Amino acid sequence: MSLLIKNGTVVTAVDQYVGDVLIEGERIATIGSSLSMPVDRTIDASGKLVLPGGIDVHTHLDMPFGGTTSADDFESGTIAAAFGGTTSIVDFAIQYKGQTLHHAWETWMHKAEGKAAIDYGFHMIITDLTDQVELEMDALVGQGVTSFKLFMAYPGVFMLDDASIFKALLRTGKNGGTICMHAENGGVIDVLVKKALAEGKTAPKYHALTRPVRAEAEATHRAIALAEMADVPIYIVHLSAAEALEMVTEARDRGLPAYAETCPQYLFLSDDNYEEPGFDGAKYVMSPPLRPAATQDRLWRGLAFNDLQAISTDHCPFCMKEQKSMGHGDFSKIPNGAPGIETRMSLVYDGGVRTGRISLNRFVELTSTSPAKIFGLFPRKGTIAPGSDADIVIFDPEKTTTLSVHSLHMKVDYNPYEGRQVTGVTETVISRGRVVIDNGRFVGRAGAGAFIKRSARW
Ligand SMILES: NC(=O)NCCC(=O)O
Ligand SMILES: [Zn+2]
Ligand SMILES: [Zn+2]
Repeated sequence: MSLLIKNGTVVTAVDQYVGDVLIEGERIATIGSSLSMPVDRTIDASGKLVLPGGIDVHTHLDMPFGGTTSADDFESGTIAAAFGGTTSIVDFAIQYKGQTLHHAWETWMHKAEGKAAIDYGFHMIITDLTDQVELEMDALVGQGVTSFKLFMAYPGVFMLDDASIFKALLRTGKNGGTICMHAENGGVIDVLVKKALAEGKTAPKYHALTRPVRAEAEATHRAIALAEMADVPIYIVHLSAAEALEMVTEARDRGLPAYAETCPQYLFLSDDNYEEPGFDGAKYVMSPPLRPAATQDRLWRGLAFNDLQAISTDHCPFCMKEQKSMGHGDFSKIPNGAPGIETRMSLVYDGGVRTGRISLNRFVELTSTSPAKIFGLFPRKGTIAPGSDADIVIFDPEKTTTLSVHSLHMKVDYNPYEGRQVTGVTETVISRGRVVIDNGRFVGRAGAGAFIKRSARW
């Protein structure tokens, strides 16, 4: 199969030019101008942006959590991702206490196989770090699972103590893996949650009030300090608070390899959303929680000046009707997470590029190139270059759409951005040379996505 994309504005993290992109099989073959050769299909991209496919390095599909399972599986979730201009995801496999990492990996590979419509990889969540598990970390890195998520929150479920965190960090110094950290002080939060419930404070807004910014900032500082002592890089996931960003900035200013992502929900929503009537605040129960609106500018500045290196979604959808409702009368029982896999590219383009907060190149860098580099996918993915996978998004920068649960494809009964108008819409998506979204219509296949073996840091 050969495909020629003509006359589009090709944008990478460093370039912007009008050109033609020739795809042969699964790869980009040539980039030029006025290319004309016999091909199976030609797409006219005049007036459109031709972007590297989005890479979302933080998703939770088919994940058991909080007494239920996230509402999108690998089929519905990856199809929704493709609609939104994302062509690769890195999801999380969970090692439960007493289990091997290998068992967790096989379980999640099985969840994805035959279902994923775009390419996928896995980070491994470690909840039980034994000597044997440390050996398994090395083996997994060799098999392309080159990053590990650790939790400083959720005591009794996911949380690891500092000694285990430090050991895991040291191990990545030997095997070339990367530690991703959920940085919130779980012990403090647990005390605050119990206290609030004892005082009869049960509404969704208390989820946010019991997870103060300082609990995130302290854990972020501690995570970076542990990584510094282990002499390895660290990646802070879903950073939400300006106070946590200060910790990352301070570390980077000292030359430390501290990296962090934020997510659209922290750029476009705020703790005001918890005041929505009735139980609607539950839509925004996620960890870390939404922060005061003034935080948004600080995060955008962090993105513009490279104190934050990636925008991922932390897509973890739960339906209001059957799932979030488990926390009626007790906010601590509301499953944590929100949908976002489909809306990331349009939201960030509209709220970031069109407002002048970030450049078009920086948009590509934050949503594709930089996550690809940090997580061992570059240059196979994350750019438009000869030899790279033909993961390409044809994006209409002038088209406006209204985000709504009624038109989006995530399998969840609400949308946190309901009614928001965005300009900048994914039109056509190519995943390893195959058109999967054709002018807004899904034409791909569940199961066509492949597991991506990622590279270690060396
Ligand atoms: N973020 C969230 O609330 N849910 C997903 C799990 C996690 O990323 O900690
Ligand atoms: Zn987390
Ligand atoms: Zn997450």
